[in-house]
Amino acid sequence: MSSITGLPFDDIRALLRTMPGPDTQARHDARHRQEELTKPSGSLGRLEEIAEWMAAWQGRAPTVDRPVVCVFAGNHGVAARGVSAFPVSVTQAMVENFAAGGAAINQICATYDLGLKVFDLALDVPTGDISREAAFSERDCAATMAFGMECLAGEPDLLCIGEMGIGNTAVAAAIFAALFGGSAADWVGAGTGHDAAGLQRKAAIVQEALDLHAGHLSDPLEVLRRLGGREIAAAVGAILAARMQRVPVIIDGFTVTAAAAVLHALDPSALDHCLFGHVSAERGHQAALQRMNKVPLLALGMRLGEGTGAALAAGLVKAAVACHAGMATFAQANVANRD
Ligand SMILES: O=C(O)c1ccc[n+]([C@@H]2O[C@H](COP(=O)([O-])O)[C@@H](O)[C@H]2O)c1
Ligand SMILES: Cc1cc2nc[nH]c2cc1C
Repeated sequence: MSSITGLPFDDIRALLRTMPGPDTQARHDARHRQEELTKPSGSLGRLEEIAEWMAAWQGRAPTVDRPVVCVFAGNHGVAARGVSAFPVSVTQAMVENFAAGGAAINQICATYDLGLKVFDLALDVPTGDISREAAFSERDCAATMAFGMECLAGEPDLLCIGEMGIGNTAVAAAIFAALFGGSAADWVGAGTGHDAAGLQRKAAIVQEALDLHAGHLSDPLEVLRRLGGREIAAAVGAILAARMQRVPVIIDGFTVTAAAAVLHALDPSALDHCLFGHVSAERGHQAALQRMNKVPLLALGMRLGEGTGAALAAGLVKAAVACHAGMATFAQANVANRD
């Protein structure tokens, strides 16, 4: 993992060319077992698909023994322009709240017995203001991606990715506009909470960023470098590292989806090991998911971030795997199957 630390984008591209695929035999075995369990065929709906997807990526009968939520926290130069309803100090304060156990993500992790790791990404060194300059250099961006890969260190068997960063919905909106087309106004939403005037200001600033970097946005990694942020780059690295180790991933809301979209633009199959935990209430999230043909597990009107939507979906994944592993077969339970 450390061998690519700080190396430039070509090394990331090389990694993408060597991504492993799913284990089709393990998926076949899981599907076969599914048919023998004491339930009408298909009656567990999407839970059956999830168990088979877990088997395909884990390459065995699926288990969830070491699920982890990784929260990447970063600060953004563009936040100084007032793109968020909250002050930049909230990012650091929430990181301390995570450590103290006082945030929503702490409670959801406790509920579903998920590990929690918080990565503080140089909060006192915000990335460049994207409306005036690139967010960071190629070296810094690639090093941050490599740092994000460290979230695989404890060998999780299910990885949820979340983020914390005041201003990052503006940055994510800029990334979506660059990757999927359209103007800033098409992708900008209320974030932590804006009134109509605040929303208009935010869209104008994101549009300034898109205009400034226009002509340099055909390469998705350059989109990340110019318009991204540290938590987004780290999330890209984490998704990619999980793929190399065949660890299934659950993506959280609007901002982590922007990280996923960078990989999708490089190679649509790069997200085959990912589930999208929920559709956030942030305007534009549903459209971004649709552009990638992704169907989220939950729709709860949440727009918090922190990995909360992914962590709730991890509870469902755990239930899907528990049913798959623990249910009796028709033969074992002496229940008559249909003809
Ligand atoms: O995940 C989402 O869909 C989501 C939607 C709106 C806000 N957030 C969280 O709120 C912060 C970004 O909002 P803002 O208004 O500061 O850009 C950041 O810490 C995110 O975790 C997250
Ligand atoms: C309080 C607060 C908590 C958060 N958690 C994720 N983003 C957040 C933004 C704010 C403002």
